[in-house]
Amino acid sequence: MPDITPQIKAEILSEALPYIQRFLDKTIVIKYGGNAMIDEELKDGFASDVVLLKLVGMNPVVVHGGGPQINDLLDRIGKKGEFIQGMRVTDAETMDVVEMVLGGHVNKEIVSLINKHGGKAVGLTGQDGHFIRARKMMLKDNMGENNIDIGQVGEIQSIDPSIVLHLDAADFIPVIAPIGVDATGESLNINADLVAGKLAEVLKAEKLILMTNTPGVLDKEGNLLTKLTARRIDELFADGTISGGMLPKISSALDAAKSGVNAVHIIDGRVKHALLLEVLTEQGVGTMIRAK
Ligand SMILES: Nc1ncnc2c1ncn2[C@@H]1O[C@H](COP(=O)(O)OP(=O)(O)O)[C@@H](O)[C@H]1O
Ligand SMILES: CC(=O)N[C@@H](CCC(=O)OP(=O)(O)O)C(=O)O
Repeated sequence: MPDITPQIKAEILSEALPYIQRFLDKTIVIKYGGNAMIDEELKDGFASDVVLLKLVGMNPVVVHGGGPQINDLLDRIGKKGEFIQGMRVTDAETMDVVEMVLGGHVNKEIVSLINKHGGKAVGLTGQDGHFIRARKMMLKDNMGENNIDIGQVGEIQSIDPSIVLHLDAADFIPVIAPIGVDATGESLNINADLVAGKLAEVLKAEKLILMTNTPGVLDKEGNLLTKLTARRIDELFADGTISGGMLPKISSALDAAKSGVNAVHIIDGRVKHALLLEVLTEQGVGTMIRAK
């Protein structure tokens, strides 16, 4: 780190004041993608940033992914992860792995890191109080004609915000794994971006921040697109610029923006303290998604 005088340090701290005032008591939904959980230092920095936001009076709500971590465990049991249109094909055995990795390992790791930094994190899946209700998702083939069955994958029907609101009010930090429950009580695997977007909508969040492993949304030449509107997103979908895991991410970001979430950002979670840069400084990092 370059030498910074105490005076400059004090000025940087003082520049955060307007942001702290603007976001006081506001809900910020943060999606922490599995691809941004690269190393211990980054994960630790993420957890300390979340605690800082809570202590200065905001309500951070964490939704995490864990796609690469699920793939690792599938590899170990000799099973290959398969995705169609950004969604994991989830048979019963894969669903067990998803519950172990998302509901167990990844969720508890984030909870314990936040707690280590002095926050009070509580881990949840949509099974808790049945707060994320879902039904089986069916995809359409390229012609839009035939259904593709991708197994135990959920499409969100409703999210009951009350557990999260109670936790926020009592100064806890909710950490949510993207697992939903259907009408029969069975668990369904849901893409974490979709959970984060819908949660931001039902909580009437001020901000939705999707942390991933690219500088933001890139055009075909690899240039960062700093602002995107619905119309431009349609073009990028149509010409194939957006693919894979970016498909559900952008759809969810756009739905959240259309439903009234003020600021929706896709940012590079591999940058140390990306969250603080996004919330507390003028530094615009990544891509901002707007309805118009
Ligand atoms: N136009 C695009 N700009 C940036 N990334 C894109 C684009 N199209 C597809 N992607 C892919 O989307 C990935 C991010 O989604 P995903 O792998 O699901 O990450 P996460 O685990 O953070 O949700 C990027 O690593 C990149 O490979
Ligand atoms: C249905 C579906 O695809 N579910 C995802 C859930 C985890 C996730 O979304 O993780 P990332 O945010 O790290 O990609 C999966 O099984 O990988």
